[in-house]
Amino acid sequence: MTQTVKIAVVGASGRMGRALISAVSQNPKTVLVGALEREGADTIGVDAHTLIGETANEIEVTADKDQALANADVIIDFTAPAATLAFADYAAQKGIAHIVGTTGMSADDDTKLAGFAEKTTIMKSGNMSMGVIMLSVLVERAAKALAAQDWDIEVLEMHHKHKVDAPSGTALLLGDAAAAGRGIDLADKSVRVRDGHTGAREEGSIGFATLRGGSVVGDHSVLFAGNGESITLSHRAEDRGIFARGAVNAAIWSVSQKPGLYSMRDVLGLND
Ligand SMILES: NC(=O)c1ccc[n+]([C@@H]2O[C@H](COP(=O)([O-])OP(=O)(O)OC[C@H]3O[C@@H](n4cnc5c(N)ncnc54)[C@H](O)[C@@H]3O)[C@@H](O)[C@H]2O)c1
Ligand SMILES: O=C(O)C1=N[C@H](C(=O)O)CCC1
Repeated sequence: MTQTVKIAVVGASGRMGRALISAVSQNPKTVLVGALEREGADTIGVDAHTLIGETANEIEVTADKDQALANADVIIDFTAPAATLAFADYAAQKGIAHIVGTTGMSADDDTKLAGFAEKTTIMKSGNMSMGVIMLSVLVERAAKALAAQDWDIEVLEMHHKHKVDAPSGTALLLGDAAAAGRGIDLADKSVRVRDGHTGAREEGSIGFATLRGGSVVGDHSVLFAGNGESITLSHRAEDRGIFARGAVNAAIWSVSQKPGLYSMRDVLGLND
């Protein structure tokens, strides 16, 4: 019989932290062994399962990193860029796998993360839902198929009013998929803001548009605009459970992987 995977959730009382505690508790292959929050958070000392309306089970939210993480096989981390780099350092030193959902990380942050991945297994994805990863595969194929016909590609996203980074990690993941289909580097071709007299659209660019408001969990569309016709490929997240379940599946997968930096396509076997 395979062993139960011991999981610590960091950012435990955030929107995703609560969804993760719930997903870990619902998965028969995983158990919650730690719940970490930042110093001063008002949930410190609260039982993690009571945060999601379940019966207390003795895992208290703590700001003590060693207490929360020491017994974990895997850390699941949907927090903020600086915190994620600190957790990656800790995970690399202790040989704990690290599942990173945090978005808004810079290119420099990603380079540091790749360095930590030489010592432990890190899986990072701007979106952990099955639907978005499938959408990214379709976007890559469409971008490749339409490249010769010179269709313009635009990525549109909308999220709740509390979101602090833009474009979303998902929009960038979809932009990367489109760029891969085109055989180009997104960093060289992306247009992330338009304002004022911008001039005509640069041929071959990939544009981004960001909307924020209300409680929207996450809407993404990739538009392929041709001459006299257009195609839109879309995904709508209705519940944060889709991201949390994807992260928990990635955590189960991660314990049998060698050190390295992986993506959700690796978890789903789409790179084999
Ligand atoms: N990859 C995905 O599938 C996916 C899905 C949803 C959200 N996200 C990303 O996850 C991140 C969190 O989103 P959210 O909506 O849950 O935000 P949130 O603000 O509700 O939660 C973040 C939590 O992290 C905690 N935190 C910050 N620094 C910490 C530290 N040093 N130690 C411990 N805890 C710390 C905060 O106190 C907060 O409770 C964002 O970057 C978001 O874009 C990714
Ligand atoms: O709520 C958020 O924040 C989300 N972040 C991810 C992103 O940046 O794409 C995934 C969707 C929800």
